[in-house]
Amino acid sequence: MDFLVIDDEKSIRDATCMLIDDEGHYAEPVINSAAALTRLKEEKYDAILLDLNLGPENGLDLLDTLTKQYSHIPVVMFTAQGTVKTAVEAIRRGALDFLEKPFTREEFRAVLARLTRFRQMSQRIETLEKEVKEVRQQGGPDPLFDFETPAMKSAMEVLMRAAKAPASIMILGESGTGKSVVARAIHQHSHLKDKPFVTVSCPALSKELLQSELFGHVKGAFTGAIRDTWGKVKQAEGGTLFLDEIGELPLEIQPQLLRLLQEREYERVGESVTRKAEVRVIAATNRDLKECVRNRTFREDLFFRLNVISVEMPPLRHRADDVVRIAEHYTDFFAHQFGRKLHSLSDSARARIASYSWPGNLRELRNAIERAVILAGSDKLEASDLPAEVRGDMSGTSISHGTPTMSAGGGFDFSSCEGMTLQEIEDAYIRRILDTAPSLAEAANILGIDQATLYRKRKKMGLDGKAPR
Ligand SMILES: Nc1ncnc2c1ncn2[C@@H]1O[C@H](COP(=O)(O)OP(=O)(O)OP(=O)(O)O)[C@@H](O)[C@H]1O
Repeated sequence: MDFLVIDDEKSIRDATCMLIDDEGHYAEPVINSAAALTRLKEEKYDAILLDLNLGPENGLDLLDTLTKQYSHIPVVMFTAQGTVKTAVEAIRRGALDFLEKPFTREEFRAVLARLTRFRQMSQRIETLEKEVKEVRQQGGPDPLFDFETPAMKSAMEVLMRAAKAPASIMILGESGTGKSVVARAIHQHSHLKDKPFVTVSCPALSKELLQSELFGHVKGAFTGAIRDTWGKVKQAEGGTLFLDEIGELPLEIQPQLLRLLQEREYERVGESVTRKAEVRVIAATNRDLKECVRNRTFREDLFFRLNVISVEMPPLRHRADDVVRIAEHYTDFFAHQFGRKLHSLSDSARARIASYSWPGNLRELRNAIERAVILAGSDKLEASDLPAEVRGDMSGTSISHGTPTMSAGGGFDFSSCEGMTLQEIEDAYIRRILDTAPSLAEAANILGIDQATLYRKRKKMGLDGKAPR
């Protein structure tokens, strides 16, 4: 935890900071209200220790400000002997606890234990709030995990067993095979389920921004760094850090990640203070990481560190035993969402779904079924409701109005764009490229935009409705 210690007496400030340091936490001392409020604007603290008697100032006045402006940070008051009445007043006004000076290490530890419980509760609330928000935003079908395909069954078994251990996990697989969904499932099956689950999308940002996104930075560390910030490592403290598309992690950042994994230590950009962070790392990639190691774009030591448990998510074309069942699951979900009375898939739709190769995997299947449910003309989803490529009709001429597709030669079929706005055409084109490109980098390349722009567009379109990528 990071503490702010507010006391006008140097000896108390120093002794308390040393004690906090000894207990494995970080403490920063300040001498008065003004300094405290300045630091609180710049930094993120987990707890505040505040002296009741701040020289000419009254600690209770500052407490009132803190409980109003920083109600999420617990405050513990230092009180002198014989001021129990005032200490009770402080608790009434919102302090979490008080410590009577001089205090022993044991007394301090008891307060620390209370602060830790408080923090765990706050983190749990934060996690639940995030989950509720995500579920509301996604509004997507619940994931299915009871698969029939043997390769998928054994992948899930390994992952659920590994979820209980603290080791790093590597999830491999093509784009859209469900790596991010499974990473969250691992977290939810682990002992960390009540702790934060934080995603970092490695290709979404430039090297500098990614470094800052991971570790945070201090004011002035680079142009535009106008205030101190904390990174996702701090946000994930005690929980799971999910590094999506780890194969895109720039070489310069790799030693810092290795250090975090090995020593549990990191520094913010532009700062020399070493900080501790306990995070469980799950990484995912659709790249061949061994090949990246051979090409020297990925460090071998980091690869071994991340690859303690590694699982490959099979592509949908190798999941013949599951594809129709997942399609039915999506059909039920979207029928319910769009208020359609659709009961099932016709035999011909099943046959098409089972035989198509699904290069965009589950993401493509989901989009195809969503579209088919909207278009369906009867109480069954027919093969004719499916996109042309799934039906095996690649001419592009029979595509219904408003759904542009790729022509047989792989080009974009503009004949079906009539009546659509420019924005709708752009969205449809991006959707199509994302469904078929093997990676985000490749999709950005085809679209002629950088990955960060594609990332923003994709997010704005709510395309896959998952945790921030
Ligand atoms: N177990 C599942 N059950 C049902 N649908 C799933 C499942 N896993 C993934 N999906 C669907 O597939 C979509 C893609 O999943 P996800 O984003 O996890 O894939 P990914 O492998 O991480 O893709 P990328 O490599 O492009 O990031 C999800 O939005 C979800 O709709």
